[in-house]
Amino acid sequence: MQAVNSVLSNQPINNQQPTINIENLVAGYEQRVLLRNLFLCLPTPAFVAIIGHNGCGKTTLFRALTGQLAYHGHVEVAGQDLRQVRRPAATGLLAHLPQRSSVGFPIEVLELVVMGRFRHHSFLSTYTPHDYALAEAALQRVGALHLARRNFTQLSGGEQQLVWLAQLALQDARLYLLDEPTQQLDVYYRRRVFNLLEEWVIQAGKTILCITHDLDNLAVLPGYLLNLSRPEPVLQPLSAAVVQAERAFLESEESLAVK
Ligand SMILES: Nc1ncnc2c1ncn2[C@@H]1O[C@H](COP(=O)(O)OP(=O)(O)OP(=O)(O)O)[C@@H](O)[C@H]1O
Repeated sequence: MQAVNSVLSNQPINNQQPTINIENLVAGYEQRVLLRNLFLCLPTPAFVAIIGHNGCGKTTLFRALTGQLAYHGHVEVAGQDLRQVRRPAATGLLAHLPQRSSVGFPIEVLELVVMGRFRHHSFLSTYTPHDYALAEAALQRVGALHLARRNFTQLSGGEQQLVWLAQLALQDARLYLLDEPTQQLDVYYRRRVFNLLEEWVIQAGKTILCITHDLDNLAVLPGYLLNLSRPEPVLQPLSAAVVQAERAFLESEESLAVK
């Protein structure tokens, strides 16, 4: 079974410099190519929901963009060739929320969140009261300020997810790669997180690529949808009709036959 994805939206959505420009990306594992001839050009700001069946290559795309997986083709973030940037997160080009991340030692939530300010500090300098105030504000915005003094390792999966999002907000990156940011959240926090992402785009001018299976929350968001299970996926403006059509496609036997 070979997965082939071809994203053909290769023009900027408007005239601004693209935050991310992907040209002819090919990536996969050994004999299995999952992303083929992928073109994607996004301005600042933009929100793109990336959907598709389990195993269609969504996380693989993020692995390529974060330097964890070799790829063919060309990727620029904010005009810089991603291959030439040694540590894109350290320079503020991109911030990545993986599907799973754990911390192997006890740490207070506020201490973990304030680390999102790492770019503003040298290795040995300590965080300032201003940094901690920003960390508290970030926790407040995700609805998790009540967790500030808790041991992160003892939180539930959903609580940990909110804490990571607060830390990510402090990173203030150009491009956010979020891999299923709401997967462990209840209905209230799912809605709240999508509202927050909308704020990041509209108020803070960020560009977000967000992998999600949470189709119910997408219809009301301004942005775009990319279905990587389509034989030739293209960016489509988010709307109730588009979400309904893509859901119907993913629920069909036909969509499984494509891969
Ligand atoms: N290191 C690897 N070597 C070989 N195959 C791999 C490797 N990592 C992932 N895969 C396979 O590549 C396919 C795509 O994986 P990927 O994690 O990109 O899927 P996904 O679209 O993000 O799925 P999900 O919605 O389940 O998270 C899967 O079939 C997976 O088993």
